[in-house]
Amino acid sequence: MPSPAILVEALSKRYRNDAPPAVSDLSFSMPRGATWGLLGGNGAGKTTTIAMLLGLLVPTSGRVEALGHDMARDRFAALARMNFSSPYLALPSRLSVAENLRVYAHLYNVPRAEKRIAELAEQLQLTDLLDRPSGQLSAGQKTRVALAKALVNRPELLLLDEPTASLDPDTGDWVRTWLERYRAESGCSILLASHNMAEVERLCGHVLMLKQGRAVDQGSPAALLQRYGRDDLEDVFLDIARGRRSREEAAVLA
Ligand SMILES: Nc1ncnc2c1ncn2[C@@H]1O[C@H](COP(=O)(O)OP(=O)(O)OP(=O)(O)O)[C@@H](O)[C@H]1O
Repeated sequence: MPSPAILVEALSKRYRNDAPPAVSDLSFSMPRGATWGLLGGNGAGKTTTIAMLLGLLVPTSGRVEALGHDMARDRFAALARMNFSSPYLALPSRLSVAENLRVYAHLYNVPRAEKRIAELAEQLQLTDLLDRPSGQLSAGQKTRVALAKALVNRPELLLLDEPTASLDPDTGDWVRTWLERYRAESGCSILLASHNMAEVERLCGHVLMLKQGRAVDQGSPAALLQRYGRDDLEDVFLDIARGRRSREEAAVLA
């Protein structure tokens, strides 16, 4: 059995001693080839979790393994095989799209970088934008560039923080369709944080619900719908966010 794509054990992060932890005692094991959704309201701890998975933030306690590498000891071996996109990552605005992608290709030591960039540009409809300064792109165009950056090293594990935030429905759908195809072709594992329930229902086989830094429920979208007696994942999200019980819990307490 290969090691999981992500293994998280009792992970916690406390930014300040006088505030509650941003992430608290989080444990999960995401298998290779899976797509999981990280859901939770604003401030639930999704970005903090992703930053710890990438080794950008040092956990207060607990441990993370990515693709079998312990992030505390063997971070660079893991990072070479993974990548991410985040709305918080702004590419240098005066560099052209091609220049930005070349910087990342160089950082990841991508062989035949120009060929890889041309290939991604074609797949993500960026060819006409390669010479444009990155700062002059629309939100939809920036998202496609961010995806090209995230895929430049052909990652086996992809972490996506709100990959379709601020996109119009048509562009959002295009990105989701593209991600589905990429996943099928590459077999890569994906963890995505999103506020878009339809997106999570469509892309994710398993959902981890975070609330105040803790995993409060998890399961496939279908299992969660059934557990909360709902037709729509958005209602499940609201039930959890507002502290309503699942049908099973309610039955036990009745
Ligand atoms: N650098 C920081 N210093 C102190 N507190 C922080 C820092 N970054 C995040 N926090 C706090 O940690 C908690 C979790 O924040 P985080 O950004 O991980 O949540 P999130 O689920 O990604 O939220 P959103 O959906 O709004 O992006 C919040 O209470 C936030 O205020």
